[in-house]
Amino acid sequence: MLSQKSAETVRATLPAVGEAIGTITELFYRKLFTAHPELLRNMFNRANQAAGTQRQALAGAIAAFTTALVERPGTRPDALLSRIAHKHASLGVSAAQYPVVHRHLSAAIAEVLGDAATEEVAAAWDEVYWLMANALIEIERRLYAERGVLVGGTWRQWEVVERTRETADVVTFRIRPADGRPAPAFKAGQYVSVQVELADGARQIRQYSLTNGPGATVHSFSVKREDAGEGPAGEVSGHLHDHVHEGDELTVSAPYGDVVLDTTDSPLLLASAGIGCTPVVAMLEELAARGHQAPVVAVHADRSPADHALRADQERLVTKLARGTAHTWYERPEGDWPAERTGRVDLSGIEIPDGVQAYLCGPLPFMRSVRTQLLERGVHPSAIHYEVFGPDLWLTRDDGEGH
Ligand SMILES: NC(=O)C1=CN([C@@H]2O[C@H](COP(=O)(O)OP(=O)(O)OC[C@H]3O[C@@H](n4cnc5c(N)ncnc54)[C@H](O)[C@@H]3O)[C@@H](O)[C@H]2O)C=CC1
Repeated sequence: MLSQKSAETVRATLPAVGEAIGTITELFYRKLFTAHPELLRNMFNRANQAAGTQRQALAGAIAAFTTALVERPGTRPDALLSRIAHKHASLGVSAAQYPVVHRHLSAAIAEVLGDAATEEVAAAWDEVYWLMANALIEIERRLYAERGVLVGGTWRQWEVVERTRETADVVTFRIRPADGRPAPAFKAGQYVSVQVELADGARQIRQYSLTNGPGATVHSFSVKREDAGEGPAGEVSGHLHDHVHEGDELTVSAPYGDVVLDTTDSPLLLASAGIGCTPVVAMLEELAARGHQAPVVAVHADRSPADHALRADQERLVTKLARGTAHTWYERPEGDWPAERTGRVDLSGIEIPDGVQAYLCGPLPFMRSVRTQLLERGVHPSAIHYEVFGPDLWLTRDDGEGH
């Protein structure tokens, strides 16, 4: 809980900090990586740093957390932090790293605010930082404990037992623990971090959703190659495609992620686009395995049938469900594909069951479009869950829509 005195100061300075938050986060990362270059090489996603998206995501998270704090000073907005804590846990973030971040973040705030950063203002924002940091430390400690992960024990070696080409751009890796111990349990929708050593010696980390069923002893994940386009080529996806084969070892974290199915038998809508199909395939596996009885509407959008990874798995699993239906849209279909399923997702002709819980995974504009359509159809915002691969830009100030 934020103290009365600090709440007033934070409320008074929030507009100024909010206005300058982009500059503050940019300066913060510059200071952090000057002092600790190893963090940029081996923990942070350097492509997201170069693109500025990590900075935007941090700014969005700080703004959302602080706004929630001053609007409801009596409660700590933990729900906002769960997604970040899961990502941190998959990266092996430790409690000892929070004072380091604090040092550089408060220096950045002081430098950007200049004379406005009085002792009182600095103390109030310190309080905000430690409320946020301690909440994250607490959730991360619980996540590590639940998985039996000791400090420094985030990474395990896994062996690639099979590599399958799904489409021209997507490859699936099936992996099992190299030490022969069991694969950790996970919930459908969760991801693992994969750490690889690149040609320049940097150890970069990316997250991939697991696609296998919950009880499997071998885990699977699918990787879409990201060629250079608007942004640079994906360093880790390219490395996995070019250099990792059957029999090789991979360094992989325990599974994390807070976008998971609840255990009730509610009606579901699972909407995916492109490589966003991966967590949905795991969810369909779980629903089929547990004999889910309520309706499940599986919606998928892709560029073309040839680009549609894991299509056979999606189709097979939907037919296993008691009341599963599948609806697919292609922007560039083949053969006599129906006109009403050509282009992007249009839910107007789809029956949405009462009491539906919706899970969205795909490019951000896709998720925004589906969310808007669901809200128009009367689905409550609290029943719409989404998974973001990469920095969560849904919370950024430019969003205009919020979560
Ligand atoms: N949940 C997440 O955060 C995910 C993020 N991504 C990100 O998106 C990028 C592209 O993923 P790809 O598989 O290459 O997807 P893609 O670019 O092939 O798009 C897949 C489909 O998404 C739909 N879509 C795209 N833009 C849309 C829009 N403005 N409105 C409505 N529908 C739209 C279209 O039907 C399209 O065929 C990836 O590089 C990844 O970074 C991808 C999957 C999941």
